[in-house]
Amino acid sequence: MKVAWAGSREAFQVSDRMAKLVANDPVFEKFSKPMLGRKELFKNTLRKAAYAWKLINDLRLTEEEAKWLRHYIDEPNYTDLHWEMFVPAIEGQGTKEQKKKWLPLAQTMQIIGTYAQTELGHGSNVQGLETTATFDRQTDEFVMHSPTLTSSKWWPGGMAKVATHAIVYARLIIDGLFHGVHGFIVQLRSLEDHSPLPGLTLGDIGMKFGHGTYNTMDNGVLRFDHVRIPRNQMLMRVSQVTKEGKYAQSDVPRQLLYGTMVSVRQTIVADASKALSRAVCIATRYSVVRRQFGSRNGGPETQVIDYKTQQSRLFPLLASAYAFRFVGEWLKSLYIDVKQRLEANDFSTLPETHACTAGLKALTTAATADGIEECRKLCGGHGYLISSGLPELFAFYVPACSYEGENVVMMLQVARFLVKTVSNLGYKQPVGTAAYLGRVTPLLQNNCAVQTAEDWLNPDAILEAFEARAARMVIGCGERLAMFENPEEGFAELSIDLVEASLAHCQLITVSVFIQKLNHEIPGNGVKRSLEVLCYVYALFLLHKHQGDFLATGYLTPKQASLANEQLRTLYSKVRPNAIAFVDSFNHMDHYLCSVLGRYDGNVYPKLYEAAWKDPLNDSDIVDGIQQYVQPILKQKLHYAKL
Ligand SMILES: CCCCCCCCCCCCCCC/C=C/C(=O)SCCNC(=O)CCNC(=O)[C@H](O)C(C)(C)COP(=O)(O)OP(=O)(O)OC[C@H]1O[C@@H](n2cnc3c(N)ncnc32)[C@H](O)[C@@H]1OP(=O)(O)O
Ligand SMILES: Cc1cc2nc3c(=O)[nH]c(=O)nc-3n(C[C@H](O)[C@H](O)[C@H](O)COP(=O)(O)OP(=O)(O)OC[C@H]3O[C@@H](n4cnc5c(N)ncnc54)[C@H](O)[C@@H]3O)c2cc1C
Repeated sequence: MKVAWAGSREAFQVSDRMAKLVANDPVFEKFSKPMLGRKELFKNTLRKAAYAWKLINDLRLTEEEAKWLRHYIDEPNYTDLHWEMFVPAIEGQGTKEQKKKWLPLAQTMQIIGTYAQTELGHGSNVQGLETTATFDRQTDEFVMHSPTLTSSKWWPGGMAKVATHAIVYARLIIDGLFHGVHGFIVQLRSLEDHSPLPGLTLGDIGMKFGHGTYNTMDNGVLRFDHVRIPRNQMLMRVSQVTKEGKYAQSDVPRQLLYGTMVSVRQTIVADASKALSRAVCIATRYSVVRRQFGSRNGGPETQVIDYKTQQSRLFPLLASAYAFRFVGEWLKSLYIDVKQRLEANDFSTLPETHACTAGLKALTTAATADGIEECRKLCGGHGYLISSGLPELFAFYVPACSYEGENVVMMLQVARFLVKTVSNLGYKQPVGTAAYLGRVTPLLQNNCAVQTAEDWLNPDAILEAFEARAARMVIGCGERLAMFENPEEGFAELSIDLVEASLAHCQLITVSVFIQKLNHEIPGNGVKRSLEVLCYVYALFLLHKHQGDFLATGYLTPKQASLANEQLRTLYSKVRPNAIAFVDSFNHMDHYLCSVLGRYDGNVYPKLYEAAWKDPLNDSDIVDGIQQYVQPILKQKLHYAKL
């Protein structure tokens, strides 16, 4: 199962080796993080990032190993932006010459970069950005400027204190004409003494949600006061500006300017299963240790995992972790394929890839953030302790619903893709993840054939139900949209239904990828049978949760929906015997989990007790403030004694 989770034996070995490397090195200790103030926290992160870079070089780690190393260090920092956004932006949007100049510097970290797109006034609406890059023909330069307060760059990670360079997105202006938003490589700091370059105002935007998690990152604010950069620092793969000031667009579609976001959204989907599996591992192990009620004849009480209600909240999350792991793996292969095509100037699969990355990013991050919080509740009161590992994990994870494309905004992008696909149905056969929309007639006409609860243990029945629900919702939106004279007005008016249809489409992708995975790639029959159970749990849980959609579209009868639910409950008892094995297969080490409740050895209570005594408040019996503020109250003569 560990191999199935990791994707291959080699992938397992690489991640396992890196997990152990981090766990066994005292530099990467992280239990004390919540006690540190902001400055100490930040410095501590800088120290770890520097040490990690040394390890990467000394041990000659591969790119894959370096990624896992950074992952297990488990602290957001400037290197995330450098490797996940700055480097890919140059790779995807730079010309050959630009790549030749900038990539070696970035890949050896002689420069450190960030991705400065979002502004105080605009994040989602990229075309609404206000920073300007005005071409000056006399000097062959662009003048970068922040004309308003709302044009201040706001949020870029690593920018406040570390990054020496940034890809800055700004409106290109030539001779007073606006040519849309483009990316520019801008140096922010001196490579000698690290001070901000003249004309730049740089700072940190302030503390964020949670304590020891995202506050390790220096998210920054940046303002330009007529800062000049050479013309060749505009990323020019998509469009070019000549030294005469001529603006030209190559054959490459403009959307490639958004390519870095496609790349990171793919990574975010791949990472959702890491965060969710981490929470599920903690909650499952603790649910086996924790006992409440049900003692008979003085025997032990019931393990809380044996309560049906606990199972109905926990096991769908366990199944979702596996579903997200497999859909992340699948999306990665789709992305690798599109990347190769883009390099060869084949842009045909970009719209579908954009829709998949945007939609799956929204689906997986929302479910993961909610899932982590549910796991916290599944651990009862102890889940609220920082030492459970869950509050900090939630605080760290939840911004994924907003960054890299706010989730609703992303679902609306999926909706645009689906509406376009449907309106082209007469003359263009949909392919890939939208292929089912090419079979609308049977999907709209045929109804579900299930007659017993066992009938739901059939991948074809499940797949058809999800296809029919998505097709009916998408086609329904398409028909209603056609009634509007102005399509944009119609889109805005129907946006709630469109987001729901997009979710149905994305859930269909996750379910069908899970089924596909079972059909082709599972080593060993025992593993396959166990994963089949999780696959059914995932699909039938979604069916139960969204049964309103399935019923309203008329594909299912209420009886068939309740048979699905009956089957789901039966499946929980099949998950129970393997629950611990399922979470052990994630191969999460205690260091990574950073949770007293999720310890591998189950030794929860002594360790909880021990952890409590490490709190600084327990350094002494009488702490600072008691004599000054509490004793006087205790010793005062009460005026209101009679009351
Ligand atoms: C325990 C472990 C857990 C680990 C979790 C962490 C993971 C670690 C990952 C790496 C670390 C990274 C840290 C995160 C740091 C965060 C960084 C950021 O947030 S950077 C900023 C991100 N900003 C956004 O995402 C902005 C969102 N907005 C947009 O993308 C666009 O403005 C828009 C798509 C919403 C609208 O675009 P616009 O041009 O205004 O309008 P249209 O809708 O008309 O689009 C035109 C046309 O283009 C197509 N399109 C849009 N986007 C893309 C794209 N990316 N690729 C391809 N095509 C695209 C769109 O569909 C339209 O097509 P058309 O055919 O014309 O209909
Ligand atoms: C931790 C973190 C790290 C970040 N790192 C970076 C970084 O490194 N670089 C960078 O450039 N940016 C970064 N960002 C910024 C991030 O990309 C934006 O916050 C994100 O894109 C969302 O945009 P917004 O803040 O403008 O949200 P808004 O768009 O203002 O969203 C507010 C609300 O409006 C709704 N809404 C917006 N538009 C529509 C619409 N068309 N239809 C319906 N509803 C709509 C949204 O659904 C949401 O509910 C980071 C953000 C965070 C939280």
